[in-house]
Amino acid sequence: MSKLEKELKNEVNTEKITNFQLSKLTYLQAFIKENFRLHPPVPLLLPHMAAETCEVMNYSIPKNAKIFVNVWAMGRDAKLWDNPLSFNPERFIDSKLDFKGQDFELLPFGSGRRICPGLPSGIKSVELILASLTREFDWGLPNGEDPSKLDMDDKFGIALKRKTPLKLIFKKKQASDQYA
Ligand code: HEM
Repeated sequence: MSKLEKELKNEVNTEKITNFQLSKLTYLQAFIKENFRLHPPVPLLLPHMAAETCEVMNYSIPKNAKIFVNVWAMGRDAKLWDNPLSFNPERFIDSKLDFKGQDFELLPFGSGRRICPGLPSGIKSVELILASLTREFDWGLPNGEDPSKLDMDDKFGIALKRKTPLKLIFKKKQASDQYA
């Protein structure tokens, strides 16, 4: 059984998942952070503009220059992350690193005055959808495909997509498989 399923079975003992229960799901939260790191939904944020001429890491940024922040590349930077290309939610367990705009290595919602105002509702939706689908269904791939062989490349745009669309087969779980 996956770690996500195990955590849900231990922490959620009611039919509907509550906000309080979601806040206790540390592995689910780490899992979502790891997805945001490797596949940020808005890979270049929205265009920003330098209000003043300034220096950043020895680069001179002229006033009014249009700035794109490549959070996709930052999430894969070996100077910032151990084994950056490996999917490892454990890196966020026992770590204070969050995506609320204060930790510049992880900015899926941006930062500062133009940070995404939908962050609180957006993140709760992602948590609830992932928790509900994991708890209620067994996920499978067509024709017994090996999950480790899936093409995980991204397709770029304002919003990031999978290069190869994901086909999943959901099978409803027995109630006895959902509760500890
Ligand atoms: C997982 C869900 C979401 C992600 C990853 C996300 C990500 C982002 C990012 C990266 C930006 C640009 C920030 C920047 O350039 O610094 C942004 C801006 C924005 N987002 Fe979201 N967003 C999400 C959900 C939502 C939701 C649910 C809403 C509204 C209900 C929303 C409304 C907005 C608006 C209005 C802006 C423009 C803010 C501005 O330019 O001042 N977002 N979002």
